[in-house]
Amino acid sequence: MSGIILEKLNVWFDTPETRVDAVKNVSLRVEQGESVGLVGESGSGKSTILRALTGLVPTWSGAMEVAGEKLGRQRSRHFYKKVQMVFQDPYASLHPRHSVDQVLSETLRLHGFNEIDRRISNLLTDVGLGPSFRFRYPHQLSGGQRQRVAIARALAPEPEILLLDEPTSALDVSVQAEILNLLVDLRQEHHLTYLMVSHDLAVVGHMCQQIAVMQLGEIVEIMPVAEMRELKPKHSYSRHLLESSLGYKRADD
Ligand SMILES: Nc1ncnc2c1ncn2[C@@H]1O[C@H](COP(=O)(O)OP(=O)(O)OP(=O)(O)O)[C@@H](O)[C@H]1O
Repeated sequence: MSGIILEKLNVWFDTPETRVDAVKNVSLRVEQGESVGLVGESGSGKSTILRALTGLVPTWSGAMEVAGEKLGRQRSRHFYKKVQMVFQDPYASLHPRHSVDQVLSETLRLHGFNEIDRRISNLLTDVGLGPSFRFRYPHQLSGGQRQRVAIARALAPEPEILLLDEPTSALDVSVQAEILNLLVDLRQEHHLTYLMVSHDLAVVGHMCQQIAVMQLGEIVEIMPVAEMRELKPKHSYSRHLLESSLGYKRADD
């Protein structure tokens, strides 16, 4: 299995005052080629799971396996090629003084690729920008275009897995759907596996096959998106999330 397996994952933060148990006993499988959405209210532990996967949190227990590799304290070079992350805010994730060319060529060189020109041109085409954007700087791009560059950078190492942390929530509503559609197309074309954090059930419904609902650090329900669409969540908190997103309460509840 070369997707993602989490077994009884606990993540905690020791602060001077107290210990915060951010993720509690979470088990989750994302099969290769599948797209799973993690939803839940602010502070429920969604981003902490992505950060634990990428090795950004030292204090965890349980087991994590990604792209066929059991994860320890350190992440291997292989891991950073196979697993890439797309962040919420393309303004913060691109260096303001690095052109699109620099961003992509540095990533490609770091991962040992040659034929840099051809690869940059293909990456820009893949994300719907085209070669004319190659020598632009972030301030010469719209928010949606910047996020396309960030996605091109994530695709550059030819990863198997993308970890997506609210990839459209910083964008204008008008461009959110374009970026979501791009991510849907790229998953098919590049046979990618997605684990995506989102506040927005509509976004997860569009992008994902499975949805994992988090509350206070725990996964309280994992269901196929089709069940969510048919308003069939079993856990009361999942129903609450769904009802708030739909803006109504079912008469038979
Ligand atoms: N570095 C840290 N030190 C201490 N506590 C932390 C740290 N990072 C996160 N937390 C706490 O861990 C819990 C989970 O946070 P996390 O960011 O994973 O939630 P989230 O579900 O992604 O929220 P949001 O949707 O607002 O991003 C929160 O209580 C948060 O305050």
